[in-house]
Amino acid sequence: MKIVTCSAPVNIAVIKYWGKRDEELLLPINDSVSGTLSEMYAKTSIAASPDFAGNRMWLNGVEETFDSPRILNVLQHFREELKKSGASKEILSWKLHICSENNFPTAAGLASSAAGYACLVYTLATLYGLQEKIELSAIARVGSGSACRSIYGGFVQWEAGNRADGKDSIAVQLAPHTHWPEMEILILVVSDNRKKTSSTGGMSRSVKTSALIDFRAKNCVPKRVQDISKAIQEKDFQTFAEITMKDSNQFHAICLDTYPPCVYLNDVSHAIIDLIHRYNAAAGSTKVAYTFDAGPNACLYLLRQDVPEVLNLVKRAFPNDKINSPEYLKGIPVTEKPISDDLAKKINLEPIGHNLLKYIIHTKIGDGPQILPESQSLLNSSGLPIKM
Ligand SMILES: Nc1ncnc2c1ncn2[C@@H]1O[C@H](COP(=O)(O)OP(=O)(O)OP(=O)(O)O)[C@@H](O)[C@H]1O
Ligand SMILES: C[C@@](O)(CCOP(=O)(O)OP(=O)(O)O)CC(=O)O
Repeated sequence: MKIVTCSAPVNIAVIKYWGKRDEELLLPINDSVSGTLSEMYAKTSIAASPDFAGNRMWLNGVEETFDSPRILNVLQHFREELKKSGASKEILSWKLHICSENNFPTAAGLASSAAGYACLVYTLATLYGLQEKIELSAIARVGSGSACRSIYGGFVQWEAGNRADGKDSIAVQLAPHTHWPEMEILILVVSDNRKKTSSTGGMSRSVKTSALIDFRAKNCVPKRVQDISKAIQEKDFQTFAEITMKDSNQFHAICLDTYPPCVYLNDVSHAIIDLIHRYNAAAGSTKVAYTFDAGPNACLYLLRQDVPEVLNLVKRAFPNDKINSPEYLKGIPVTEKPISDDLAKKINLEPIGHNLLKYIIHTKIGDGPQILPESQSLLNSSGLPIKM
């Protein structure tokens, strides 16, 4: 029996992927760009053995059925690559035990599927020694589109491609995580419940019913991708932030243009958007960018030097009973800097409401997937989960 354990990070798009041209191969209608996050990741152990009776899978400590179409999709694409690499029939017949856990809430709009499928593919490739030999991002993509971007660290572009077989729909790294080390992220978790409309279902409905979605894909995204790539290369935060916010707003406009509409933002999300605009205006430059995926949680991109003040801003706007407890502010420790009275006045800073945020995660741009030592395995020497 062979066991391998790897981790793969979450990524948060600044130019959103929304809409497929092929639902089987998960081919998108537009390019997208994301930042890979540090500290938030999926960890997966895979054991392969000729002695296992069947394939089994555990996610966050609970056994799941192995026949989820997305998992089967990934395994089928992976096996095709394995066959092409000349693997023996015997190796191809080995059964798998897959055990995975996320160190953040699953299916809450925090891109768990992206980290999860990237980790599955990276761990499989490591187990079979195929890492350098195959296009990992194209296999991660058939698990969940956004997963292809989690194959790399730093800033990543998913090129939509135009081939029908999807061979050119892959992720490429725009810059490694060391390129812009000052870039940090605050995630304001408004809700970590399962969302009502999945990204898959929502984007399928948008493609069928939104009159705006095609306009965005053809006329807005190409220039935005070009401009934000340049802003990343030049570490031009103003441009990066403006494009990020505009693209998030446009994506949610398309969600509302979908029929019936997909409503992912709530009143708290809108209050966050308003607060960030008031802060940027009062500060005299764009210091913070917000972006929202298919859920109400805000992901704020900002530079390290501004984190202490923005944290104070968020805490004053959203007072919370748990505000000083370690489970309220998770991640990299940060010392707050009080907002001056003058700035508070300009922002018109008043508490928006009590206990509206569940917690805050502080992180930064991070590296791509990693191979972990045996001591970190989630499976024991019999190939069964250590924690049940
Ligand atoms: N570590 C993992 N390994 C394998 N599959 C995972 C893992 N984590 C999540 N998934 C799969 O992804 C599903 C959640 O995906 P979903 O798109 O609903 O939520 P999300 O990824 O948190 O949100 P979003 O994609 O909108 O950001 C889970 O139900 C599971 O099938
Ligand atoms: C709003 C998004 O987060 C949508 C992500 O959609 P998924 O990648 O979860 O969808 P499927 O390909 O159907 O699995 C934007 C983004 O990450 O680019």
